[in-house]
Amino acid sequence: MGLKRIVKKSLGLGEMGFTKDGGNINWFPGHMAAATRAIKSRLKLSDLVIEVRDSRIPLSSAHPELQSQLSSKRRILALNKKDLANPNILNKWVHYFDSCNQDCIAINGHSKSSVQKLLELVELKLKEVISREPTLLVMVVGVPNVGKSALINSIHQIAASRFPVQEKMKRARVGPLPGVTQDIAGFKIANRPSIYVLDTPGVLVPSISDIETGLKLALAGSVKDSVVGEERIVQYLLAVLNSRGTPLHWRHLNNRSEVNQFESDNKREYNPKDLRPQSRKPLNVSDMLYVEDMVTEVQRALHVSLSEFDGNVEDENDLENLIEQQFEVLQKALKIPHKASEARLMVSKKFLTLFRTGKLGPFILDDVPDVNPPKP
Ligand SMILES: Nc1nc2c(ncn2[C@@H]2O[C@H](COP(=O)(O)OP(=O)(O)OP(=O)(O)O)[C@@H](O)[C@H]2O)c(=O)[nH]1
Repeated sequence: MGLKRIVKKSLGLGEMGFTKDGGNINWFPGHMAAATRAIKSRLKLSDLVIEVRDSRIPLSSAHPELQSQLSSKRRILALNKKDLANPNILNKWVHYFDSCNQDCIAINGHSKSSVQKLLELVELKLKEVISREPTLLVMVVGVPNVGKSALINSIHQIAASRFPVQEKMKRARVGPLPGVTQDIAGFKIANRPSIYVLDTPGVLVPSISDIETGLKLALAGSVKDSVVGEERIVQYLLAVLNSRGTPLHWRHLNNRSEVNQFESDNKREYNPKDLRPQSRKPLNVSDMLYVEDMVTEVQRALHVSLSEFDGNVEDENDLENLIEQQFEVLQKALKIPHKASEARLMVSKKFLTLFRTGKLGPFILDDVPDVNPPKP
């Protein structure tokens, strides 16, 4: 299929994948090897593991090297950032993991009610050991930027309201950049039995042979943008969107009067929280309208470029040409001055932000595996 080929071609990677010390992409920071060893040894002591994954990439955000150790433990998969994922497909993913006998729950790490449901599941799974052990250890693991610290903070707040916690509460650091948590920190969340929750740094594997998995991780923010390059990530994102025909669903935004109608229809349901950037600073009304207008322009530009395109998106050269055209229309839609020397980079950064904050709509990039594949 064209997608995989264009990915390799446009990234100039040939047959190479993401490797620790090779070629164009060096993405395995030194501290991760030591952190991975520390996590592996502490995993042996844990009574339960919450493996946090990104709901938009439920498979690609698994840490392959830890899987064999994790599958032998009491484990709950927490598919975080569910607010950014397509709910119907996310349901299918949860059913898929259920069918593999893997406890799984979709959550929003910033929402206490959502994290509360996860804690109920944790307690249920720990029931059999609670009566035997004076101290229980719950470990939170996952690749960078999936929201481990945000989840820990929510767990901490819930615990503080439920149990008389003696220790001074510490908050985990939460950041929009991968690799923020660099050491393993423990929090006591309950007494009798004492339950400790251990946050861990996000770690990746030294090499990923599948280039698409690497790009999905970059798109979700688990690999630093500067490592892969924003333009490459956006080329991949546009390749995915075009191959799926997603911009064709933005048809209702095709002309300005419909746009206005669409905007006014939607304004009533407008929730300022939806427009918070990753720093979670609230936007004022004029900022919100500016972002809303920009999203509409972007969606309209991509809709027009794909619907007027007379090539074949399955063909790598055609798809590459389409993406080149789309960089130009996006520059206009994103109001980036024509002569800006760094225009392409600015287009990429803004477009990525719209995607990552969910403004372009909810997405799930991994396909749900077929649980009952047809017999050969
Ligand atoms: N939309 C959305 N954003 C979230 C959610 N949970 C976390 N985030 C955001 O994702 C980013 C990364 O969150 P962190 O909690 O720092 O992620 P982490 O897994 O601890 O990251 P590392 O320290 O790199 O391992 C931050 O900008 C969070 O605000 C969620 O459920 N929904």
